[in-house]
Amino acid sequence: MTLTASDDAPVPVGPSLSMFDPVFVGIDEFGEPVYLDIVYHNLLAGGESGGGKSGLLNNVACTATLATNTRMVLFDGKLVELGAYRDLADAFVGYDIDHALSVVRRLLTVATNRYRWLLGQRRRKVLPTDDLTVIVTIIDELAVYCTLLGTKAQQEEFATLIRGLVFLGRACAMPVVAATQRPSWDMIPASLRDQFGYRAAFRCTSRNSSDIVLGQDWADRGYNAVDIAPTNPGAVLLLAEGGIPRLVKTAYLTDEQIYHIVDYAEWIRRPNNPAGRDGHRRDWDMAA
Ligand SMILES: Nc1ncnc2c1ncn2[C@@H]1O[C@H](COP(=O)(O)OP(=O)(O)OP(=O)(O)O)[C@@H](O)[C@H]1O
Repeated sequence: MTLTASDDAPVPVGPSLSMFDPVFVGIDEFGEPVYLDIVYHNLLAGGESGGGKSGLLNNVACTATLATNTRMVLFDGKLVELGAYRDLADAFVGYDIDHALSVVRRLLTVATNRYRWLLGQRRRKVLPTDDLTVIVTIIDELAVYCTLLGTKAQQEEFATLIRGLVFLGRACAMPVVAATQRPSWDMIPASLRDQFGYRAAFRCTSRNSSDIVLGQDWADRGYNAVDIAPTNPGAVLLLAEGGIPRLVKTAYLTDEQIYHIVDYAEWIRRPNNPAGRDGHRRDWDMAA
């Protein structure tokens, strides 16, 4: 992850990386690199435990940490899945439904502020040239907040608010990346699933679960995540809207590599870094 400067000294790429750049996530079955345009799409990952969902989320999170025009809002009921990034995040939500609800409400306020701003600009979406930060929301295990924590009313409110964020986020540079081990219709109705421009089905225990992630009938057409071998973690059927699923092996970062990247990201995001923008901002109530 380095490029070479004119004096032959290696120069880290971090400070010039943008979240609007393609995000590398792995290679397909023909050995071709696979990149995602996360900002305008949202990403849903589903599949059984150990299938490799966290690996995919880490690819996005590591890119987000290195892209200094990017802020992260993280939901992790287990704390340790996304915990490496907590000091770089604007908000880090653990096993706490009240905190989760207040953070999603704030995100929706920011999203609606951005749409008001877009209206004033006579435009429909945020562009890389707008100098607005990308705010990436990453949720590792939707089910924790939609079915496990809090009262039924709180779970339903969380699900409704997240649906709103997924719906609004695409055009205002506030994408949502969410993972679940328990794809079910009550948690991921088709109306929500279809707002995710990218859907990633890791190994599933039933063809119904595979279809819930990818979309109705893909299993009948031969794209069934049940067929992914349990001995092949990180293999995923990846669907981009309007396309057909691609078999991809996601890139995998070890914990040690993740912490190296995070340490480096802390360094490039330090205040007044002359090499990059100060992406380490906490005042995220504002629209920008
Ligand atoms: N792309 C990959 N290449 C090689 N091994 C991988 C890959 N992705 C995941 N693994 C292996 O599979 C294990 C489980 O992966 P991961 O934690 O990402 O699964 P998960 O679907 O997030 O599970 P859970 O739902 O329980 O959190 C990893 O610890 C790693 O050993």
